[in-house]
Amino acid sequence: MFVLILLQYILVLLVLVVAGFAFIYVAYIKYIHFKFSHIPGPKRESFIVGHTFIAKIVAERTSSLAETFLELHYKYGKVFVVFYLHMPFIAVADPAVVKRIMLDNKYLKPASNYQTFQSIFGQRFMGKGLVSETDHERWALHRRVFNPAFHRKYLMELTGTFNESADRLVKYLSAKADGKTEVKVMGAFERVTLDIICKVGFAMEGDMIFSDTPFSDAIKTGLGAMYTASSPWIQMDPRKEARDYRKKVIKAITLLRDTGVKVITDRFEAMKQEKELPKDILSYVIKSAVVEENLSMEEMVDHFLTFFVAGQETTSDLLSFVLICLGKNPHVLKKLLEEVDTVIGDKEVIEYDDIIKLEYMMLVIKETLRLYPPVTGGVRLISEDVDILGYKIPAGCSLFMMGYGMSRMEEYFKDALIFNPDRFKEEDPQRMYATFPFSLGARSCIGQQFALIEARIILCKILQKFNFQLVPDQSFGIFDELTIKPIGGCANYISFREK
Ligand code: HEM
Repeated sequence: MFVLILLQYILVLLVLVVAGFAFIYVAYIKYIHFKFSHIPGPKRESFIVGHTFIAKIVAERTSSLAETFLELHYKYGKVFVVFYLHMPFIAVADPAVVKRIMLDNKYLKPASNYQTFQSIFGQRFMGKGLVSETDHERWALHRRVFNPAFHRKYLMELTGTFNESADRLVKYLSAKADGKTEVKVMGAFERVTLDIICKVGFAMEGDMIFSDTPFSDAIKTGLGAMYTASSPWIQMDPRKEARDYRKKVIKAITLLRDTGVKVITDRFEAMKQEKELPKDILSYVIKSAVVEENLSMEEMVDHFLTFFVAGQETTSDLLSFVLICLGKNPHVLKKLLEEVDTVIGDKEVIEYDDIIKLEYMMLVIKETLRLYPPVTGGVRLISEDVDILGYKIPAGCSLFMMGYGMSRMEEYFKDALIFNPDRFKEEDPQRMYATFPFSLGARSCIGQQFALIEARIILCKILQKFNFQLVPDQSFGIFDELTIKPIGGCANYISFREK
């Protein structure tokens, strides 16, 4: 009898505790909603989930948040708020605000936005690599170590390796160049950009273009999971399918990190034995990173993975969108081909001195990055209450700078939706705060020169050899998977050029 009464008491107590927590949670959400009620924005579809369209876009991958945010801007203005669960995101489309926030180091990257970069399902992924480190001091120390290895001067010496991978891409596409096979070129670009990071970054053996390796499969799984795992539901879903998926991701990340440990340990050994080191980025940094700055193996592996994640799909997305823009604008393609034929001709090894002469190609790349920046904006944590275009933004929330959106606004770019590389002929310092594909300020892309050398060598090689004709009935819309991608995969019919 006594036990029964005790159990009843415990049950009542439990119900009260749960109800108490529920009450506090609901009161907290109400308070958050109230706190941001002065900022315009669409009506929330759900009290708990917030704006459900965000979760839907993440889950379905048939549309893009960047595009949706642009539509919201037209309805709600230059500052608006959306909620993912109880978390508010303030979107801003104003170059002056971008300049003020992105150039000020007191506004850090918000840790909450980089959680799935650091670890996925409890498994360390990119950890505290350059992209995901949110502590400014620690980040600055690591960035100092890597800066010289990504400098143009050093990369210029590695163009031979870029050429070799690009040559194998040409061989890979040649097998499909019958003029009638539909080729999703985005997949081929993903292969070559992975191959290039393997070789230029870490002199890793093995081919990533012709074969799917456990490493390349694991990279794909890891990249996909960074986006998927941001959903709390995917993290907790008890069903077998979800549990199996989590196991698969953890296994893939373990393989990637183990590979990193092996590559770095082998190089360290080679250095100790005073063997000749391969010419790559790892050789350049390993001495200062491990010996002078005392970076641990764990931190080095964080950086190893970071370069794959940050450098692979961004560059393959850029190349896919270049081909799409060229396919849709034959007059631009014609002018670019004339330049490639004149400057490069049949040259087989393309040097840095060659690519800097390709002025029109650089304009084409800049204009593509304006319309299709693979990373669609920058996000910063607001450390104190600030006034943004007349709205008081409370400390502690994330401000999202709409790079994709502003790049497409008539207010900042005349005939904004027209692909016109010539608009970049004239320098305009103000424009850089409305279109900033490599981000801005201290946390801007360390791999910008790497990507631009890589993209130009690949473009030269494929334009020397092939005609590309876009498959007409594919979707040219975009979807998000951390970076934006063409839904149709940049499908082309490829044939050999007759000169
Ligand atoms: C077209 C190609 C590329 C684009 C558009 C691009 C864009 C960006 C952007 C927007 C950021 C800032 C990310 C953030 O705010 O979290 C970034 C950072 C970074 N990118 Fe790139 N990227 C490209 C290629 C590369 C390549 C090829 C590499 C390396 C091989 C690379 C390595 C990095 C790293 C390490 C960071 C973090 C920098 C730091 O905070 O110190 N990126 N990139």
